[in-house]
Amino acid sequence: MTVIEVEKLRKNYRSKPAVDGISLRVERGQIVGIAGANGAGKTTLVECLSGLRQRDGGELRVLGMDPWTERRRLQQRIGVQLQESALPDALKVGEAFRLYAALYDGGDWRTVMADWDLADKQRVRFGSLSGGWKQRLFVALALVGDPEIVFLDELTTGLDPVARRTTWTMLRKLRERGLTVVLVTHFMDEAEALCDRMIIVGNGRVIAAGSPAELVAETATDSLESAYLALSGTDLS
Ligand SMILES: Nc1ncnc2c1ncn2[C@@H]1O[C@H](COP(=O)(O)OP(=O)(O)OP(=O)(O)O)[C@@H](O)[C@H]1O
Repeated sequence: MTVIEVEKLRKNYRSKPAVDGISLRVERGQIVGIAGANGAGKTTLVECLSGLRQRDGGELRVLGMDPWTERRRLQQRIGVQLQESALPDALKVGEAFRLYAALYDGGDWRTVMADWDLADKQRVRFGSLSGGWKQRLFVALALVGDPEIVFLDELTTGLDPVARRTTWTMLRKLRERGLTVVLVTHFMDEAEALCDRMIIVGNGRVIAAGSPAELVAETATDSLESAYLALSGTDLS
């Protein structure tokens, strides 16, 4: 089942295109990675998909809905990872979960909190968490409403190696339950380990799309990182 359909999406900032005609499809239960250089348009794409930004052109359907005009209804069925500075420093971890649960109709926040090892930190204030724990909290909060699709922007930035692997394992389990994950990442080892499909963007357009193995084969390289560098035209010699 197709859960995300994008056809010639365009988004400009002051007449300069950030997304310049992107088309893609995402099937249910996949982890799809979006990679590309800084400023390539990844965050803007995800913001349009999750109803946070209005597009300037093209067609967009997420779970059959228009993410902008039907964003209230859509937001009950998707999760979006917050960016740093999105929560007040004085807010306690447990309060953040309750706040999020209140935004969704229901949502088993206690289970999510325990799954992500945050139960012991319920009384800790957001501002006192280390960068890695903040990141873990943001991922967990995105899952509170039991979403069908979750959008994660730089999932494991700042996590220690063990927390990174734990996060990967958790996401694989969620995929087994049918969750669809859209993951913006700069880490090709993460993409190779997790993603069913990769979409590589450059200057607001899709440069390449396919499974990590397909991209490696297409470029006759031996790793996704090398494939990415070849596809994005980087000459390191
Ligand atoms: N709010 C904004 N106002 C004006 N220009 C913006 C805005 N947000 C992004 N841009 C510009 O749009 C382009 C795409 O930015 P975007 O943040 O989507 O890229 P990105 O691929 O997510 O980059 P990064 O990897 O650095 O996070 C860039 O040229 C950026 O400078």
